[in-house]
Amino acid sequence: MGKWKTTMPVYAVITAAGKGLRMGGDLPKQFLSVDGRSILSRTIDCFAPYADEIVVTLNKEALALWESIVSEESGAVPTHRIVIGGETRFQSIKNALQTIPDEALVAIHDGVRPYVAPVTIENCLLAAQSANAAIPVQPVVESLRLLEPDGKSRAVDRSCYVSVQTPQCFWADRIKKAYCCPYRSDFTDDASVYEALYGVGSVVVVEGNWQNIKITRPGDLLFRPWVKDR
Ligand SMILES: Nc1ccn([C@@H]2O[C@H](COP(=O)(O)OP(=O)(O)OP(=O)(O)O)[C@@H](O)[C@H]2O)c(=O)n1
Ligand SMILES: C[C@](O)(CO)[C@H](O)COP(=O)(O)O
Repeated sequence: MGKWKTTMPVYAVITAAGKGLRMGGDLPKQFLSVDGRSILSRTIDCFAPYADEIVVTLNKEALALWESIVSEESGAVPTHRIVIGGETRFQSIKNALQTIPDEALVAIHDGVRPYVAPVTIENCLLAAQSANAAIPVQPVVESLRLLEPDGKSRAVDRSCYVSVQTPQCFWADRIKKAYCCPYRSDFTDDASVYEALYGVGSVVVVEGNWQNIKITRPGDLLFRPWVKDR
């Protein structure tokens, strides 16, 4: 894989201002170590070859902790700028986008997805460059059921659905405009915010990589993408 470059500046927003409630424990999951390196540092590193600037959102309360991790990892964490996040992922991203110029491509990525593949980042940026908005997806690997309001459930055709990952990539001016709308609880990602303004069909999907899990629960910490499939 070569170093990918576009003529427009590329900004990576790595959002890491969450509390990690489903993970539990004393430290928010983005600061936990996997094989000697913090999850957040691993994630930031994935974007260093692509981004002209990396913006990381953090909670105010986590600033000192992150500073100490960066110093412990002595030079391993690529240069980045910190923006204080908000109460929701939506607010954290909004805060970061406000610091980014309009004339740029932006890749918005969860700080807890350290196993994103270079090809996923490249394909999303390329697709966003030509189609305005692109997100990585994977096929659903389990059966799916719809929960009906009357308490019954019914099987649905899983081939009609995909599972959504990050980085979600956009032209900065367009996603910034989308983020001017008021928060809604069904905004579960950046694509849903974008689609609310620009309509269904405004976001293209590209193939993600199955290793690009969102570290969410304790068992996810055992995952090692560098162990080969048997
Ligand atoms: N107010 C928030 C909430 C979440 N995130 C970030 O959004 C990403 C995806 O969110 P999720 O996995 O839900 O993280 P948490 O909100 O930390 O987890 P939980 O819901 O279990 O508390 C994470 O990198 C998280 O740090 C954020 O930047 N600001
Ligand atoms: C943005 C995301 O990672 C795409 O799959 C996901 O929607 C985040 O969800 P969460 O509610 O923050 O766990």
